[in-house]
Amino acid sequence: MVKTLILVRHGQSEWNEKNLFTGWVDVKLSPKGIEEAKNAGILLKESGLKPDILYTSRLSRAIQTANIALESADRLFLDVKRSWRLNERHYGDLQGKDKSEALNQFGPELFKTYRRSYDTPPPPIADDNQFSQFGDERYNNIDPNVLPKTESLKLVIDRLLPYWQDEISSQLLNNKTVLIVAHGNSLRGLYKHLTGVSAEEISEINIPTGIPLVFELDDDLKPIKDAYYLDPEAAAAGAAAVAAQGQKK
Ligand SMILES: O=C(O)[C@@H](CO)OP(=O)(O)O
Repeated sequence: MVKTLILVRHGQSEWNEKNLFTGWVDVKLSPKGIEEAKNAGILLKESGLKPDILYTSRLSRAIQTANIALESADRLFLDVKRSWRLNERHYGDLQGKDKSEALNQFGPELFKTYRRSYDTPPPPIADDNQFSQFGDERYNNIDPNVLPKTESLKLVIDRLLPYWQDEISSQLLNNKTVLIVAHGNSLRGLYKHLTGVSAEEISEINIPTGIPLVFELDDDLKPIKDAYYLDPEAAAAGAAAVAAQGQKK
């Protein structure tokens, strides 16, 4: 039996709108992001896909998106599980920095390396940086030694996979339709794991906000065909806009 996995990147956040590196900083959705989240739910409903269980990160923008989308899809009753392992990539010392200023400061090559290389993390964030998550109560029950202070995409995949394997996979193997509402880079990490694309290929893949991406998986949780967006045209435009971030102004 085909297993269905639906990935949704949260709607536009206040910091996406301001063109700031966000990572683990807990910003809210912008008004446009709220509309995108509603639209994600409408797309889901129109597609006839019926998620049985919801997973989100611990960050408000993903939780808000999931709540709004499930309301417009008329599926607020779902069971929900949340994990820091689905959080956005920790952006280290770049958190809170303007992407255009960073592009000017680092130059295009290092800027892209920090944003999209597979295994080069930005410099770590200091505990006393105003955008550090040091002491954030939402991570109180997690061993401080495993909480990141910066991450590459590879490190994101390393912390995401235990949750995928121990928790999410078993729902899919029980033929539950799974909805994950998370972040651009945590979803890129999962995409790389599921599709097996190379480190080079994943650096060119950007996930747009608020458009459901559907995987159909076999019994080994391998895709039986290419994943597809429920609104492909909007997804292509959204992905191009993400790729171009930093170049604006
Ligand atoms: O700032 C961030 O946390 C991410 C996602 O918004 O940005 P980028 O697309 O540059 O990895």
